[in-house]
Amino acid sequence: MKILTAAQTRQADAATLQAEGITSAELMERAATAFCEWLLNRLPLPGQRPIYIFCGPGNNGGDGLAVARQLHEAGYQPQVWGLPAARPSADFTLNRRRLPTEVPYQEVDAKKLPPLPAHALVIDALFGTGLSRPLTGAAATLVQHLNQSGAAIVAVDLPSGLFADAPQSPDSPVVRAHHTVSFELPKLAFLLPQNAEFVGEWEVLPIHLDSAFIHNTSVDNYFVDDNVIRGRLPARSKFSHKGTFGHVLLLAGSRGKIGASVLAARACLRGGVGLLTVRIPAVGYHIMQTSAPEAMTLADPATDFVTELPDLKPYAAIGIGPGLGQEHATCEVLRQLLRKANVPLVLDADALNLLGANPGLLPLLPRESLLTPHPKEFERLVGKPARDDYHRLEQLRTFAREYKCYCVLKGAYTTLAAPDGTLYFNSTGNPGMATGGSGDVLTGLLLALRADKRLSPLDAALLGLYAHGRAGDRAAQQTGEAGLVAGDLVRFIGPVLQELTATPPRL
Ligand SMILES: NC(=O)C1=CN([C@@H]2O[C@H](COP(=O)(O)OP(=O)(O)OC[C@H]3O[C@@H](n4cnc5c(N)ncnc54)[C@H](O)[C@@H]3O)[C@@H](O)[C@H]2O)[C@@H](O)CC1
Ligand SMILES: Nc1ncnc2c1ncn2[C@@H]1O[C@H](COP(=O)(O)OP(=O)(O)O)[C@@H](O)[C@H]1O
Ligand SMILES: [K+]
Repeated sequence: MKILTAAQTRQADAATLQAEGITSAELMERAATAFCEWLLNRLPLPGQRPIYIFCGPGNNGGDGLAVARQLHEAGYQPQVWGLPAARPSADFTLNRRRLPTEVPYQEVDAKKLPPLPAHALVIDALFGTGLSRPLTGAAATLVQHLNQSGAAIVAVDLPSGLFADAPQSPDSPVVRAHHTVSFELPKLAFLLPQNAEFVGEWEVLPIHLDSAFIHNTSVDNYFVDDNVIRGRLPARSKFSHKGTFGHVLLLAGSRGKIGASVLAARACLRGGVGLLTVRIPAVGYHIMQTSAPEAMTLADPATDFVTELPDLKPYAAIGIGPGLGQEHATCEVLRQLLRKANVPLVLDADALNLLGANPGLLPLLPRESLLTPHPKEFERLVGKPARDDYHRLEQLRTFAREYKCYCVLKGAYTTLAAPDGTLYFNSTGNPGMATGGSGDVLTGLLLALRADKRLSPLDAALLGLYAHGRAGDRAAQQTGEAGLVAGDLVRFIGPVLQELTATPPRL
């Protein structure tokens, strides 16, 4: 799914009006109908919960007025409050006229704001994508009042005060919505940790914006959902053999962190690799042979950490990092690997920390390497903290462009940057995955997929991230989020990959 900017959303509206020959009021009605349908599925019967709708002067306010009319038609008694404005939008004015006289409408007086009982439902239709500056004056006072009320807040399109795709200054007031119900495509603002307290749970409802316009509009950011991924993994041909899926090498583990290499190895095996060889320090030999007997174990001459790079000839892809440690000798192994490797590389954890500590190694990164830092590792990699989440995304884009690599920023909505700077936001996963070792599982899975020659580097990365999160979602259904441990993810990799595999066309 494409993520449009606020400006592109306006263009999509205009293109839809033109393509369908409808008025902007008709499109607004469509949005309001979709919103009401969503809301009516969740509301108690009329009369049980007071509904307050707060409308701004633009089309977001117009949506709010149309919602008020439709709720009234459905038997509810909403009360509507409008922000005083010199020049309301045409569709606001039209919907103001259409509001039945039985629906009370009052102008907001910042000195006498309506008391809001905590059991009320507040619909925030003050500002949407047309927000042009931080809220001040009556709008700011009203937003603070809404936030302090304790009432449940549902925002139309965007929580008022939040920009769709740019940071706002930390002290500018923004509605803290419990739900944000938006239209057609997700907004960048929904995907960033710094906005979570404003956006709450979010939902995107289809309003059938012009698909040709969306198709032809180029964007910097994509949201990766099931529709994007399903069928990307080709089915296995009947005559495939273990060579078809590649022999990979995993360099991982150090004393006390052999578990990381085991988790990555198991995930790699479940990710469908043909053959796996693991290079671990000698201390891990028995552990690995026992816990992942399907993997071949190549013990390092050193007991506690990896000190020698094995011959790279046999391997179709190489992963390095989980539990590796940051010893000097291990850093030299990484340096040699970067120099010699001519197959896809996956770098994680301590391999990234070593890159961060030795920035001279960065120019050695082979093209199309796949790096999987979490935000702290990413900060070490780029050497400076981000001002905010938007800035971090720009750092990610720049990094991927500069080193012609695929770089994954892990977290909720894990973000993949491609070498051309395009960002892909993953939609699966849950907070239960914030547990030691889930990243090691991701590395193993990505390594298996990078070795599969049938997949492009982009498809391998997108598929791996999506499947990893989905395995986490499936695991959490059984264990609960708190009870989830990284090993649980491994069990679901197989079933999830099966679900995402392309099915042959029916006769
Ligand atoms: N494709 C879509 O997503 C659709 C969007 N519609 C709605 O239209 C909205 C966008 O409407 P508009 O472009 O009219 O924009 P808004 O309604 O978000 O706000 C624009 C109005 O607010 C004023 N304003 C902006 N920032 C302000 C500030 N800080 N303080 C005070 N006033 C401020 C502007 O001068 C203008 O009057 C969307 O958010 C959505 O709710 C729907 O009606 C139709 C379809
Ligand atoms: N709140 C969350 N929602 C979705 N996924 C998450 C969340 N927290 C963590 N994850 C996922 O779990 C993994 C954690 O990786 P990482 O931080 O490297 O852990 P570790 O180093 O312990 O293996 C990442 O893939 C990340 O995207
Ligand atoms: K709003």
